[in-house]
Amino acid sequence: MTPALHVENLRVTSREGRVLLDVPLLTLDAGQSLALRGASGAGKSTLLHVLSGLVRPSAGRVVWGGQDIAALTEDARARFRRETLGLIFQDCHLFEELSALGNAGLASAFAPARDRAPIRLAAAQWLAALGLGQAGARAVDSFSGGERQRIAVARALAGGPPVILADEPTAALDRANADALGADLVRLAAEGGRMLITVTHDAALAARMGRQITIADGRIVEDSDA
Ligand SMILES: Nc1ncnc2c1ncn2[C@@H]1O[C@H](COP(=O)(O)OP(=O)(O)OP(=O)(O)O)[C@@H](O)[C@H]1O
Repeated sequence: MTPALHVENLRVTSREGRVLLDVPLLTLDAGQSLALRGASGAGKSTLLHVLSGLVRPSAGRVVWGGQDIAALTEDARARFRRETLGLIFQDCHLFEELSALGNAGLASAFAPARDRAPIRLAAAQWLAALGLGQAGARAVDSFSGGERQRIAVARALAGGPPVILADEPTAALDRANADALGADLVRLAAEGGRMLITVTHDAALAARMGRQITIADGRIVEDSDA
């Protein structure tokens, strides 16, 4: 089941009292894809972090599939993240001492015993689908920037999450690699009926999403669905 997203009266305020995010309403259906656009410092990453439960809102609700994640305990929120979200960050956060396959299958380390083998198998399959099928055993520090992003995508998909949240997944890549990875990401999300939300400065990647939202000064100032 892919949970729908419902964000209501969301505010994030810095310790100094500055409003970083002010979103009265944002809803997204299961399986929809959304690009978050906007100038540097607009609040895009902050929104992604709040949606993932990594940052707690100062006010408002972030409801995934009927559950306000701010109301969960820290443990329950961590479980929600593990079971529901695939996270892809700009700098990948790969573990250098692990192989490509070790990184892609990382979710297996935190999963119940019965899910471990399926996750490792899925990790190998996603690596293959992303063109790295022969390279699973190689240490991750030997890969190029584009390949590392692909490993991060395989890792996000390996646990079979219904939702993928990505922060500038193509930022470090040249045009050709950015286009190829963007196309793969959107295709793989659509094939699995997954929701995909990505922060991006890349107009070509944004155009692949079903919906585009622009954020300025912490507020939604443009919405292609409005
Ligand atoms: N914990 C924090 N305390 C104070 N200010 C913060 C905090 N986190 C983020 N900010 C500020 O909030 C604003 C929005 O930051 P955010 O990282 O969300 O922007 P962004 O739109 O993702 O930018 P970029 O495209 O450069 O990544 C910035 O001015 C940033 O300095």
